[in-house]
Amino acid sequence: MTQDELKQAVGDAAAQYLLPHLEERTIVGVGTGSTANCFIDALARHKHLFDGTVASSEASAQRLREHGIPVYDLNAVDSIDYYIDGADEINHRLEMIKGGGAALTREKIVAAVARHFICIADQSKLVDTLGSFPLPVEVIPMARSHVAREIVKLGGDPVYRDGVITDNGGQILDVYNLRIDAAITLEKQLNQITGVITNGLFAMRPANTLLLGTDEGVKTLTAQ
Ligand SMILES: O=C(CO)[C@H](O)[C@H](O)COP(=O)(O)O
Repeated sequence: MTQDELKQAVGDAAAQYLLPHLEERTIVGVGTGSTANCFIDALARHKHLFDGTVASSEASAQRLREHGIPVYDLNAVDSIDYYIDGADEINHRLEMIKGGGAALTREKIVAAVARHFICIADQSKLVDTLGSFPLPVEVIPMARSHVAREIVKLGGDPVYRDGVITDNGGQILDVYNLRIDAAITLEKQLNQITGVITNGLFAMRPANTLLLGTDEGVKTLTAQ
């Protein structure tokens, strides 16, 4: 199967996974990226079964609205049972690197509210050790150079993602060559640098379930 077919398969599987849990008042958290888009398209077939969604980006909100699915402000919502989103890398503890699509901060916020985080990914995203994919760090624009210097002190090689402005008005540094053997410690260290909005390590809040698209079908994995 192609990578696109695997993404569609996990998008469809996530919608099927949610079906028994969708009720009149259910709010679904929806992530960002090409895999999340496949999920949005699959979820649209069941839009009459639930109340609406909270989206982790303007792009996903627009796609949801084009399907006629309501999108709520997170502040108007009491709770979210399920958050469905992709990842750039995920390990066997279901810790992730996210933010390839620059939506990491809102993704982390929606994930923090959600009771269950279901990651949807094709088999290329599952790794033994996080860090081949450069770690995105969202920064306040005026602090970009300061944050970059501090990241160099931590051993990383930050590269400015030129031209990208996030939905929050932030900028992105993609950090290469970081050793990510203590992911929670690194996630906290990066967030403590003044000027960092957040970073794309999801170790303090890993996924609860991984729906992994493989050539043998969609596998359901939990943290090991
Ligand atoms: O973190 C993200 C966006 O900020 C995405 O989940 C991640 O980049 C994966 O994207 P795709 O499904 O297109 O491979």
